[in-house]
Amino acid sequence: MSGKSASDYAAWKTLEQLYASDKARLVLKDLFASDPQRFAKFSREYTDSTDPKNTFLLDFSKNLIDDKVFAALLALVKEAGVESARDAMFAGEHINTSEDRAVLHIALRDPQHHFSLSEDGTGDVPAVLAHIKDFTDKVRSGAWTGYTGKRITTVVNIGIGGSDLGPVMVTEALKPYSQRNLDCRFISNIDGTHLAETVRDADPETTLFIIASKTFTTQETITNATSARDWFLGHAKDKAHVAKHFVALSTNTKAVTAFGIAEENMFQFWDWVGGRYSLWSAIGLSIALAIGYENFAELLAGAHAMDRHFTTTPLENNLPVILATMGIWYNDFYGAQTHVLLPYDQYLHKFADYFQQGDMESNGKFITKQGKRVDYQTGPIIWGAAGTNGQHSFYQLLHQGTKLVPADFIAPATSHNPIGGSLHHRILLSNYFAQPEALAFGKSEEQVRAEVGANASEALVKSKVFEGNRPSNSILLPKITPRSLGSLIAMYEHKIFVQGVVWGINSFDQMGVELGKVLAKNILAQLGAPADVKGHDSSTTGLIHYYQKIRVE
Ligand SMILES: O=P(O)(O)OC[C@H]1O[C@H](O)[C@H](O)[C@@H](O)[C@@H]1O
Repeated sequence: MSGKSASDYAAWKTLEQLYASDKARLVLKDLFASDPQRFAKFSREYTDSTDPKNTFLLDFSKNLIDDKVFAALLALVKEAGVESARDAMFAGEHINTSEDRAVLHIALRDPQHHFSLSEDGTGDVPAVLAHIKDFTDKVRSGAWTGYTGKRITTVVNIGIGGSDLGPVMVTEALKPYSQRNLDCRFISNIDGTHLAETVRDADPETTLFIIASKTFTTQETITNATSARDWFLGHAKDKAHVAKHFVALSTNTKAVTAFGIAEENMFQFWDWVGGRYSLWSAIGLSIALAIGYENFAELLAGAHAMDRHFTTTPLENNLPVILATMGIWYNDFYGAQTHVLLPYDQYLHKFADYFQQGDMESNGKFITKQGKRVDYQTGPIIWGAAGTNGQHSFYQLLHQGTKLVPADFIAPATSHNPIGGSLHHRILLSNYFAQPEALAFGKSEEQVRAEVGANASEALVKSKVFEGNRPSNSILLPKITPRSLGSLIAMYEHKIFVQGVVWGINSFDQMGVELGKVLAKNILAQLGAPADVKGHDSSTTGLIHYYQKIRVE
């Protein structure tokens, strides 16, 4: 870590100059026309040395770059010390400086268990994995039964943020691998509706609750867990039955046992696992229950293979590094505010939701590790939806809006559901190929005129023009499997890491979520009567008073 700000780097200044001098030249139509080798030059194949089937392609040729820009972006990564920061993370150094913690989610997915920093608990990873396997096998086989001796048919994970989004996204993504007689559900929102609707048709005799909370103090999760226990005891009556229906995933043994969950029904993890990086830990229990331990292990193995790629591949061929640099180019030089994730796979419909937390909670920060306010942009707004749905709603803006929205298109070559002899999938993929092409190359006025004829109004002609030159990455995988998904997620995790290092921020704390929590606690105590509402601005006071007037409880 150099202690410099990103904008102090020589490579940053080079990029500023290149942007100013070459922007007008960086036109995809011309760049492709002048270089028949452009695709070969700006695409990379990822290979997993332990599984040849886990190979996929990143095509970044449809970005507004040339050799000079790409070289300067890689020079920036070098100058920012990304390689030494990466090595520090893998060595277990406390790179989460504000919380004085190591960042070792990578240790959770290393099958050789190279990490044995026993003072941090990394040495205990195999034992927790064995616990997950044992429990998962018992529940899935029916050996673990509820209080009346019936097998478990419904699993309800109660957690929020990192204790929810990863398990939700992965269980959705890997549905083809799930055991169909085990229904996995999720409760996160404090809104009582989420709990009520999730347990409405559940049978307390066959429902298992997983209370997932790193801290075990999160208001939403503890309130939902307590109400779920009340719902359960309303049927089961005897507190002794809780042991068969409630397990916990946490770092906080004291709070878990105080809640009434026995220590043997607690799956441990550690403070060096960040919430938004925790699906690889005990937080992944619902994933293992849904898809089986062997598939969960494959997910971990896929992520580990990407860790190896990240640590051993030269920067110019390193997929997370390449994705990070493309993002920095638009975010910091072109002024793009957002980045859209567009998986052309229905199973990945929660992918963008997951990386909203992964990216925005990691890199949505204006203070550097040295405590200086940045004078450049940090993390982008992440959003997205599964294709082709977005094409019929927000793609209009992507194609003809006034904003630059860099996009990642992600698709599997083979579907798990080859309906109609794969007709659906071929249509889906034709859109996956067509959209980046349309964004990049657009449709010229001449083309429009030729189509609409001489009698068309000028306004109509102009409205049909696509300017093009809108950048995207395309990621093409053979199939969404536990292993390829593990690699894909880890690739994005490391992309976020690289960007955080370049921007000089701490990607592993989340101070920005605290203020709202404190204010809400204070307001909760004032909701009773108008006279209790004190210490707020007139808007907040007025809103609370109006609520007190109209509520019916
Ligand atoms: O797992 P928990 O301790 O319950 O935390 C759940 C979530 O809440 C916090 O407010 C953080 O912003 C998230 O990073 C975290 O994942």
